[in-house]
Amino acid sequence: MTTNSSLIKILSCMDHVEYYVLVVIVISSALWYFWLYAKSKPQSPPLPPGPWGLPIVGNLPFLKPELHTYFQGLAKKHGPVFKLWFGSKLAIVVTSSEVAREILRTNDVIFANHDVPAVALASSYGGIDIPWSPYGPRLRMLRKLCINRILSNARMEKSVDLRRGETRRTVRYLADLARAGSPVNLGEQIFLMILNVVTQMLWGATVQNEDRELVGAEFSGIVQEMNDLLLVPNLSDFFPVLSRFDLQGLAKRMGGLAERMDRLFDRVINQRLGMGKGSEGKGEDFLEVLLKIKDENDEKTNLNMNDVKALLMDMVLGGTDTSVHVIEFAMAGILNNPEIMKRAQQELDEVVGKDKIVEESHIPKLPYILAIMKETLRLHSVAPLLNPHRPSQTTVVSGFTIPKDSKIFINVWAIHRNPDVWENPLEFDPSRFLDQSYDFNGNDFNYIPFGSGRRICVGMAMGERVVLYNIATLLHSFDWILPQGESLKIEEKSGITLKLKNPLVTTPALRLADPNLYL
Ligand code: HEM
Repeated sequence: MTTNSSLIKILSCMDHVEYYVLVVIVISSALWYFWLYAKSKPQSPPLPPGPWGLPIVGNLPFLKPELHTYFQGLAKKHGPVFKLWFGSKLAIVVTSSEVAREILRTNDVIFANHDVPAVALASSYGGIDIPWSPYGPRLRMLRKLCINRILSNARMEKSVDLRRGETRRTVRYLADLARAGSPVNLGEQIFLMILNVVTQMLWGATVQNEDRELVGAEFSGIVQEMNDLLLVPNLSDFFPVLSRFDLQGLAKRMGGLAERMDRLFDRVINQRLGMGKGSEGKGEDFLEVLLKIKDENDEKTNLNMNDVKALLMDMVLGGTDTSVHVIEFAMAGILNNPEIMKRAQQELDEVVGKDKIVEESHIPKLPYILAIMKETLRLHSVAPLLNPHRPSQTTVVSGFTIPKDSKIFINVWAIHRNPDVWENPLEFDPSRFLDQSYDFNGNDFNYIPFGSGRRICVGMAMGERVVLYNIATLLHSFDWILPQGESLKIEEKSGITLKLKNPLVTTPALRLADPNLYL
């Protein structure tokens, strides 16, 4: 007799009551077994807490444009790690230096990818540049190349003349305004100056005179449009399954701009290739260095022409807005505090003198100007949420589960204003950095304006040099005066980087007696 037929026989002998009892026992045993199994399995920690959202769109309808201040408010209610749903995308916001350390140091490799916006792929030759490349050997090679060979201090020394020329051009223009007693929109002048400094370094020894103005104007127009597009909220980012449809046409528009930029790069590169060896003596621009590296055919570096163009794009997008806004915030802070202007000018007069102009070689001897830059980056972190990171695997941080591929915002802006760490955190007081040994290297997580770890800014050395040299020059050559009876209200506005909300209008006055120092 088979087992089946015996079972049927037993069942058929039972009356209905016995049958139901048996069914209940079997189901209860199964449930009991599953409960024991689930209990024996290690429980994964919960997701971080966070505000309630709506079905499908999550917290999107409640977001405010100034994300860093909005997040700071939410952190007061939900703690130093909380979650939000941007459509189907999970965002995790971190507002404490301890948790930032867990992410950027303890779990650095896991969090070393960036969360790539859909339009960024269209503007970066498919994401082959530094900010959007995934972490791995290729990214390490590109970063090493930039830090050691393109943006290193040694390389910076070779392009001092290219930078000085642009800064002096701005000084001449401001001196004319000073003689006429005319106010100036300082932010606009700083933007033009830094854009010219950066493009000079990119291809200043290649593109000359009138062509330089034309290339510069076209270039800055395209960069501006690209930055604007990056700011448009994009359904493709909130619902990645929809990204292939590009419902708002943003990736297509970005693709069009990238093509225009590509043609501009081709034009400049062809000029460089046509110059041959006779071009020596005009300083060494980045383009020249990159083309040399490409032609080395070293299998470790192995760059093609698109890599060269993507790196040029990184320099201008990473290097312009950041430096401009630091200088502008610094000048605004100084204008509001005449004591700070006086102390900085005293340092400059002692180190440089009133009969010479500031040179980059003076920078290491100007600790107070460095303190002004550090304090500006503390109070107005121009990248207030860093570039959002993305974990490559699910990880537990601070007792919470942080799922793979979530979007991680580190609220550096709020960390830099933590009253438990910074005395009078809302006050602009550079002297706090004379007594404390904070640097930009990302080792103290209470102060990380350039980020930390494997994705720390590659342009730190250049940013520091450009910002310090230009603040020093503006303060050494001129006194800065606000219109009679006016004081500045320093408010911030989010964009690709954090910037000053209202134009910084001020009148320069000549400080140096020798007119030759304004040539
Ligand atoms: C004062 C000026 C600057 C500040 C405050 C600044 C700040 C930052 C920050 C916060 C990041 C993101 C770090 C992260 O993702 O965790 C970053 C990344 C980056 N910066 Fe800067 N930066 C400055 C100047 C520059 C300059 C001058 C360049 C180039 C010429 C540059 C190129 C880059 C690049 C390529 C990245 C991407 C690095 C990567 O993803 O691996 N930056 N910067």
